[in-house]
Amino acid sequence: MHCFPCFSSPKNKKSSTTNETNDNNEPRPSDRRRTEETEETEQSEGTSLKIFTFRELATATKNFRQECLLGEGGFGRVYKGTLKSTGQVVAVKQLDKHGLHGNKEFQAEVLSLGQLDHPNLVKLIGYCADGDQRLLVYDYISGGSLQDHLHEPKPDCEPMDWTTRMQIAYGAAQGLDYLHDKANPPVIYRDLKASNILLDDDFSPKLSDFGLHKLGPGTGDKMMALSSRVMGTYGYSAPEYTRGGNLTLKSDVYSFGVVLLELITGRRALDTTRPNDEQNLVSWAQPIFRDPKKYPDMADPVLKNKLSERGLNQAVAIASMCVQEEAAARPLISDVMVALSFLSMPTEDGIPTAVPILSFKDKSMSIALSRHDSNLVSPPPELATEDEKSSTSSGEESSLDSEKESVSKNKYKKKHEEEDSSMESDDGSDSNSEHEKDQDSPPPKPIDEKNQAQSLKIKYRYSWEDIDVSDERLSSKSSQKSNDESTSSRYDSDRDQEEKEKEEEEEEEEEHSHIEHIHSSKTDDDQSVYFDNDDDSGDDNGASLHRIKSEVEIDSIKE
Ligand SMILES: Nc1ncnc2c1ncn2[C@@H]1O[C@H](COP(=O)(O)OP(=O)(O)OP(=O)(O)O)[C@@H](O)[C@H]1O
Repeated sequence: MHCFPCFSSPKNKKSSTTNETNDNNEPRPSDRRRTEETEETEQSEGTSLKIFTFRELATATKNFRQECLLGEGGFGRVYKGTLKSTGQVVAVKQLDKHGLHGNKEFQAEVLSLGQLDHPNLVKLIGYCADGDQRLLVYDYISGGSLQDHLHEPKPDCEPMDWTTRMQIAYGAAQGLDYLHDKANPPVIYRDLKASNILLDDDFSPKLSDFGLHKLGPGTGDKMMALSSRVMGTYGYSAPEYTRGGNLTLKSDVYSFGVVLLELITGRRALDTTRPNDEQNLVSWAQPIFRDPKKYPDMADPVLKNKLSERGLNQAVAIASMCVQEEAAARPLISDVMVALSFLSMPTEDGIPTAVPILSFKDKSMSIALSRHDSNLVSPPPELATEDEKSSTSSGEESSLDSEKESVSKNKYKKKHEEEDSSMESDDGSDSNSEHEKDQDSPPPKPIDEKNQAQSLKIKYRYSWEDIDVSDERLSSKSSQKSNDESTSSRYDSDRDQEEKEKEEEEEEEEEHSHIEHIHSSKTDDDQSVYFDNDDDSGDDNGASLHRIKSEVEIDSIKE
C-alpha cells in the first residue's frame, strides 16, 4: 500500500512571504466589475479552455494565501484552489511577471497549450490574463510528484514496487510520445524530470509544466540572460543541450532515460551528498551499462530482490539507450514506450512472466516478447565492448535478430524513397494508401499465450536521410551543424558497401517472405523528421534521422 496523503498537504518550497496582504495580488477594480457582471466563467472560443477573472482565482486560493501555496518553480508560484462555481479543486500557476507577454501573444500560446489533451498530461483547464497578471489553471493532481515518492518518501510509506515503477515509466513515455508524435506541431518538453511527473491517486503519471517556455522567463519583451529555466535542469539535460543549447526531441529522450534510471536505482539525477564519482547518476551508471553482470547492483536496494532479473536487465538496457551521448543514437520515445509496455505488465507475484528481449544494432532496436527463461541483454553497440559485441552476436537474441538487422542504412534509405514515392497520392494524402493496405492485410493474430516458443517482434529501423525542413520547434539552430557533419560522414562511408548490401537485401526478402505481418500500429506519419538542417548552411550536409518502417510480427523463436 502506498500512502498518497503523505504528499497531499500544501508545501512551500521556496517562498517565505505571506501573500494574504500582497498588494500585487489585490483584485483590480476591473476584475471586480467583471465578476459582478458575469456570474459564470467565460469559455474561450473554439476551445474547452475557461477564461477566469483574477478575482475568481483569488477567491479560489483564499487570496493566494500562504497555506494554499503548493510550491514555486521556474515559472512562478503554484497554489491549490477550489473554484467557487463548480467546487473543482485546481492548481493555479501564477506566472512570473518578468516573462510577461502581451495579451494576444499570451492567449495564442495558451490556446495552443489548451489543445493538448492526453491522460498522461496535466490538463490545462483555463487561464486568466488581466492587466499584468497571467495565470494558468490546471487540474489538481493529488498524489504529489514522482520526486516526492521516490526520493522524499514519508517514513510510513512503503517504497514503490518494481511494477509500479515500470508503469509510471510507461505512462510518462505515453505522455511524451503524445507530445512528440501526436501533437501537431510536435512539442519538445524541455524539462522532463521526476518533480515534473505528478502522480494521481492510482499512481497514474501526469506530465506537468510542458510547453511553458514561451510564457516564462527568457522569452518575451523582457528577455533575461540564459536562465536555468531555459537550460533545463542539471542532471536531466542532454549533453548537447547543456553544451550549446541544441534542443531536439531526442533531448527529451535523454531526460526520460535519466528518470527511468532514477526509477530503477532509487538514486537522484544529481545527488551532492554522494561521493564525487556517484553524484551524477548518468556518469555513475555509464561504466555499469557496459557490464550486464553488474545490473543487479544498480537496482534500488529498497526493492530487495522483489523484481525479475530479466525485467531489470531490459529496463537498464532501455535507459542506457536513452542516455547515450550521441543524440541520434537514442531511440524514439515511441519505441521506448512499446518496450516499456511489456515491462509494465502487472502480474500476481509482481514478477513479469513475459519480458521483451531487446537488441540494438545498426540504429535498429528489436523487441521480442518471450516467455523463455533468457536473461540475455545486449547493451547498445556504442556501449558494448568488442568482447561483448561478439558474445552478444552469438547469443539467443542474436539468432532472433541478426539476420534481419544486418541491413544497412543505405538500403533503407533507398527503400524509404521508394515507399515515399509510392505513398504520395495526387491529393497528397499518403496515409490513406497505407490504411487501404492495412485493410487488405489479414486480421491481427493474437499471441498464443500457451505457445512458449512464440515471440512478438517489433522492429524499428532508422535511416539517414537528406531532408529540408524548417520547423523551429523541432530543433534549435545553434549546434545542429556539428550533428549534421558527423552524420553525413557516416553516410558517405556506407555508400562503399552498397553492392554487398544489395545482396543481403535480396537474401533477407527471401528469408522473410513466410512471415505474416499481422499488425502495424504505426502510420506513415511516424516517418517523422527528428532533426532539421541548419538553415544557414545552404549546403546539403544536413542528414536527418528517419524512422523508415516499423513492423510487428509474430514469429517462432528459433531455438
Ligand atoms: N497540477 C498540479 N497539481 C498538484 N500540484 C501541482 C500541480 N502543478 C504543480 N504542482 C506542484 O506545485 C509545485 C511547483 O510546481 P512547478 O511545476 O511550478 O515547479 P517545480 O516542478 O517544482 O520546478 P520547475 O519549475 O523547476 O520545474 C510543485 O510542488 C508541484 O508538485
